[in-house]
Amino acid sequence: MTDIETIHTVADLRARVRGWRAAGEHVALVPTMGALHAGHVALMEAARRHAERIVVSIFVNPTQFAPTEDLARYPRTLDADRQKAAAAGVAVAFVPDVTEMYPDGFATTISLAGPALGLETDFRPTHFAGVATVVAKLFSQVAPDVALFGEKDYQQLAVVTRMARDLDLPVEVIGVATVREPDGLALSSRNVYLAAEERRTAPMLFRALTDAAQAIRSGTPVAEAVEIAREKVRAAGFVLDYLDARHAATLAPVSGRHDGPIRLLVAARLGATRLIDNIPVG
Ligand SMILES: Nc1ncnc2c1ncn2[C@@H]1O[C@H](COP(=O)(O)OP(=O)(O)OP(=O)(O)O)[C@@H](O)[C@H]1O
Ligand SMILES: CC(C)(CO)[C@@H](O)C(=O)[O-]
Ligand code: BAL
Repeated sequence: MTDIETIHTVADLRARVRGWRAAGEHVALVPTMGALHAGHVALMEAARRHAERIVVSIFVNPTQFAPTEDLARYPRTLDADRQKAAAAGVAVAFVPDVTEMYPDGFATTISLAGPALGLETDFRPTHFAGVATVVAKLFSQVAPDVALFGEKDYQQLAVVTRMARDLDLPVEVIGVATVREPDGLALSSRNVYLAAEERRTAPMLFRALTDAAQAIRSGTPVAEAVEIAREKVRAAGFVLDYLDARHAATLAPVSGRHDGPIRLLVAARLGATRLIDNIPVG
């Protein structure tokens, strides 16, 4: 069995990274919540192109879940995760417990605007404050040269990129293209929640986005293409949170297709499972 060093404390992690630095090595961070799949492995493979040493963090971060969300049942598969990370050439799995990340008296949260406004925030109002705070902590704990995030969570990637720039964090944030199942469904740890019939419906989300992008490229007004896609998603049996067209870089609303690069983003629920996806129009 391939194995990997697993570190549980910030002090041990810093000591290990110090050793790498002393040897002149570069360090990449891949933050995850575990239940690793081929999407995560793509982040690790991209990381290998930037650094000799890769740290994968595996931490189901409670502060980004609302009390009504799936923190308790979020899939936890640490042994399999460690094997997948080892096979992908990762040096260290950083697996802190909740008290290591949030010691007694923890009282600091990052406040966000810009790309954090709207979309996910309309439905998960405290989510990105939790994400940004834990990611800022991970950046400080690992002090990586680069950190890799999936485009699957496109708004998260935009929020973290903005935060690193705004706070002058000395790390390059790199986005990695979404890895999909053959039928188009974006890989996600939460896909395991889907019942068989829901799994057959799930790729409709990607299809609705793809059709809308094609329509916009062919001259259909953005608002009309978006409305048709919303109807398709609802007709397939989803409860739609949002499906919208935004500026690809800032995530500000767009008024027309000549506004610059556009990203289509969707979040919708199938039974108890909430799925997100996004694609570029251009
Ligand atoms: N299909 C994918 N392709 C590329 N990157 C992905 C994919 N799925 C997740 N990632 C990225 O992996 C990192 C860790 O994500 P996370 O551990 O939350 O996995 P997830 O599959 O997105 O789970 P969830 O179902 O909770 O959204 C994030 O940067 C995320 O964008
Ligand atoms: C970036 C992250 C690991 C922070 O907890 C999480 O939001 C995720 O898995 O995308
Ligand atoms: N991949 C994003 C983590 C979350 O939904 O909480």
